[in-house]
Amino acid sequence: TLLFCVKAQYEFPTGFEFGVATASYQIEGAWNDGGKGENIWDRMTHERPDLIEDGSTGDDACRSYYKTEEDVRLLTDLGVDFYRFSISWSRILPNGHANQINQEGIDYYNELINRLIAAEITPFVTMFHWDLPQPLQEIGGWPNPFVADIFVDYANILYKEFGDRVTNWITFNEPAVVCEQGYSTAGKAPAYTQEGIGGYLCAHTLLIAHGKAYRLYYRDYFEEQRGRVGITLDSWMYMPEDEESQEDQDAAERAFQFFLGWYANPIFSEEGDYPEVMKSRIEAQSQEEGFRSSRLPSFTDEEIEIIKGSADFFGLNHYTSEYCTTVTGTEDLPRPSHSADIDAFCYQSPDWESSGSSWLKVYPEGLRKLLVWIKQRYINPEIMITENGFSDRTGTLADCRRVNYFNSYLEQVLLAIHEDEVNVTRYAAWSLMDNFEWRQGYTERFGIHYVDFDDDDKPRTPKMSAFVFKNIIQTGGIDWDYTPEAFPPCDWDN
Ligand SMILES: O=S(=O)(O)CCCN1CCN(CCO[C@@H]2O[C@H](CO)[C@@H](O)[C@H](O)[C@H]2O)CC1
Repeated sequence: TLLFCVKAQYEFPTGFEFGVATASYQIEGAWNDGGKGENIWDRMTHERPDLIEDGSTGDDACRSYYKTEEDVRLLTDLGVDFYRFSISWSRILPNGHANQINQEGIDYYNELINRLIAAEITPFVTMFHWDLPQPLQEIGGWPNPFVADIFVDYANILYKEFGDRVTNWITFNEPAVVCEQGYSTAGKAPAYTQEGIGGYLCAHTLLIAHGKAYRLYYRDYFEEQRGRVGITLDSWMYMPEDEESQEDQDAAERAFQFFLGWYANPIFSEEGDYPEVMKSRIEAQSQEEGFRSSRLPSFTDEEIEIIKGSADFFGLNHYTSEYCTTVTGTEDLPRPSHSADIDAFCYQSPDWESSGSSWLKVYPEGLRKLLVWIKQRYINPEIMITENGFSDRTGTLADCRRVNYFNSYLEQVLLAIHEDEVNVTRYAAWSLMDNFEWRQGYTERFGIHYVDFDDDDKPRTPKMSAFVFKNIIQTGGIDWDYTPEAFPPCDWDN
C-alpha cells in the first residue's frame, strides 16, 4: 500500500492564547476630546505633515474612543482570548505629571476594560506605545533621566485605577524604535537626529523607568492584585550571510546585541547590564571620535539590580528578518551613529515576498529561528508574541497574502513549540483593524478588519483574514484549505 506521509499537523497546546493588538494613537482619534492633553504625535503630525506619507494625522484615526461597544463586538466575533491595547498617557495625565488626573480618561479605559471582562476577553495593557505627553518632551523627553520617575508616577496611577481588573501589564512597546527612531534617526516622533547619542540616552532612562515600574508593582500592588508585568521588544531575525563565515556570524551577533540585546540583556540575561559588545565598541568609537567619555551611559550597580529580572514575560514583536555581513569600511556610515557602532551591513533577500511596507519582507522561518535564539540566549523566558502581521496598500477584503503570512508564521510558531520546546504561550496578530501607521499614515493597512477612512463613521469590515484567524482560534490549528464563506478560495500554488 502506498503510505501517505502527511506532515505531522501540529496543534497549539491547550491553554495557548490568541489575541489581537492595537495602540492608542493609532486607533482612538478624539485627539483633543475628553480632557486629553497633547502628545508628541499630535504635535508632530500637526506641525510636520511633510513627515507623514499622506500628510494625515491620528486626530480621528478609527474613532475607537467613541466605539468601545463596537470594537469589543469585533473581538467577541473573532473569539479572541485577549486584547492587547495601549493607554494614552495624555488621556490619563494631560500634562504628563500625576498632579492632574483626567477622570474622563480613566472612565474611557474603565468602560473598555469592563466590556472586555464582561465578554471574557483578558485585557493586556501596554502603558506606553510611543505617545509621550508633549510637556514631557519639552523638558527633554526620554533623554532626560527625570522622566523615569515621572513615568513611574504614571504607572502607579494605572496600577491603582485598573489593577483590580488588569493583571497583564506591558510597560513599553518597542523601546528600540522609541529611542533609535525617535531621538537618533527621525523615523518616529519627536524626530530628532542626535545620531549615536539621543537613542542611547533615551534607552538609559527608559530601562530605569521600566525597572522601577516593575519594582513598584511588586512592592505595592502584587500582594493584592497578583498580576504580571512585562515588556515588549521588537526584533528581526539577524542571520549571517554566509553561515560558515566567522565575520558574518559576528556581524549578525552585533546586530542582535545592538538592537535586541540593548534592552533584553539588562532585563533577561543572568548578568544584566548592557551587552559587553555594546559597551566595548561604543567606548572605542567614542574615543576615536574625540568624546571625553563613552556615548553609552553606564548603570550604577543598584540600577543593574533594579533592571535585572524586571519582567515576568518576554513580549516579542516580530515581522521580518535580515542577512548580515561586515561593512566594507565604515567610512561611509555617519559618525557618531548606532549603525557605525554596530558596523554590520544587513539586508533582506530579494527572493522574499514584499508587502505594503518597505521594510516588511516575508520570511516565516525567521520567527522560529528568533524564538530559538531568545530561548538559548536568555533564561528560557515565557515568550508572548505581542505583534505579528502583514501590510498591504490595496485594502482588499480577500486578503490571501495576509492569510498566507499568518498561516506561514504560525506554522513556525508550532515548530518552535513542538520541536524546539520554546516556551511560547500567546500570539497577538497586528492588527485588529487598519489604523494610523505612523509616518506612513493610512497608506499601509495591517488590519484584519478593513476601515473606510473616507467615511466619518470609520466603519469596520472583516477581511478574509479575520475569518481565517477566527478558525485558527476555534480549531487550534492551521488549515490551508479553509475558505470562509462569501470569499473565493486563495490560489496557494502561485
Ligand atoms: O523610518 S521609516 O518610518 O521611514 C520606516 C521604518 C518603519 N518602522 C520599522 C520598524 N517597525 C517596527 C514595528 O512596529 C510595530 O509594528 C506595527 C507595524 O509597523 C506598528 O503599527 C506598531 O505600532 C509597532 O508596534 C515600525 C516601522
